[in-house]
Amino acid sequence: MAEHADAPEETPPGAAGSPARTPPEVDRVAASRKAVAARRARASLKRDVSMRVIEPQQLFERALADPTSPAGTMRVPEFLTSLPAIGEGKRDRILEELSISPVKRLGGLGARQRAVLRRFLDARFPPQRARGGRSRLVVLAGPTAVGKGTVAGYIKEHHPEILLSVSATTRPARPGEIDGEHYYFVDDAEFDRLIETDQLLEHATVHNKYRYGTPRGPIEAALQAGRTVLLEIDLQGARQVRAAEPSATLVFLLPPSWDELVQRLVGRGTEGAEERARRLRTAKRELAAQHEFDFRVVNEDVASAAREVVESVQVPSR
Ligand SMILES: Nc1nc2c(ncn2[C@@H]2O[C@H](COP(=O)(O)OP(=O)(O)O)[C@@H](O)[C@H]2O)c(=O)[nH]1
Ligand SMILES: Nc1ncnc2c1ncn2[C@@H]1O[C@H](COP(=O)(O)OP(=O)(O)O)[C@@H](O)[C@H]1O
Repeated sequence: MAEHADAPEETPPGAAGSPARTPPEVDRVAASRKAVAARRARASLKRDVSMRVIEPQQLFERALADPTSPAGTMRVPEFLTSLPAIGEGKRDRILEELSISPVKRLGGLGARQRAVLRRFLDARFPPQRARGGRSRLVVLAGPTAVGKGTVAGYIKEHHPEILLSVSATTRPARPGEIDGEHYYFVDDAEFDRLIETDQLLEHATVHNKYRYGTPRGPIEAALQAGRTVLLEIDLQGARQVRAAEPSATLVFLLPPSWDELVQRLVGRGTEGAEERARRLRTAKRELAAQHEFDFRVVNEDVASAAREVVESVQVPSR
């Protein structure tokens, strides 16, 4: 093929004057690989938006910052159908309302179209606001394997002034886990007693299996002494804490991408395929609840995520 590249008879009709050259085979292979990679990157970004790992506005800003990026080369209709609760019918109505042609790519929108799309996104997906009057009781929640335990462990090591609450659980101890340090390992009867005597601030059955609960005493004592208290608990627990202590600061930990979350779950190697699939279904539901939280922290890098969690109590409400 390559030897014909310059042959004039290969010039397609209509390519007036431009000596259309068929690119050498290697270039075409490279180009098609690049196109496949770009499609994959766009698919992965769309997954992030539909799973709510990133906000639609974030994808849009990335597109504007770099029109040649996966976000920038995404067509507007593709973007719209990746948004939560927008199907093809709604997509077409929105395009018409915003007067944006379906062939447009996000990175190629004109100033007016950018402005109307941004207004549409802000109205439909209002940016999150931290509530005022929040206390030093910090709840850290987030989907399975996002790194809650890792970030909480980092905070425990680097911030001895912060109390990391130790939960009670009916789950058996894993090798290396110490009673009273990682959890208070109790049986069902003891867990019932803790509930009946009102010793738990919240409690829940997690992953349909074992019961977990937050002992109330140590938290109240630490808060009274002016310390920050960190609870690393699941979504049901976070909701109960908010109901019991509305001033609690709620932080939702996010993965950098959905693909990375799956990688972390697989990489941790503590669950089989069936359990992993079940946890990922739960993760999708949990991600959909992130607007109930005051802050979203992306766990890209453990130290930075830990810093953001620690600083959340100091952030004034907006
Ligand atoms: N509601 C509630 N959830 C908890 C509590 N302690 C731990 N959890 C959650 O229970 C889940 C399972 O924890 P664990 O048994 O350590 O397993 P792993 O985190 O999946 O390795 C995690 O999502 C924790 O956030 C608690 O006191 N209350
Ligand atoms: N920022 C990070 N970057 C890369 N891997 C991480 C990060 N944070 C945690 N991990 C890894 O991800 C896996 C899940 O973390 P873990 O703390 O057990 O999650 P969770 O407590 O939310 O279920 C672990 O293998 C952990 O080492």
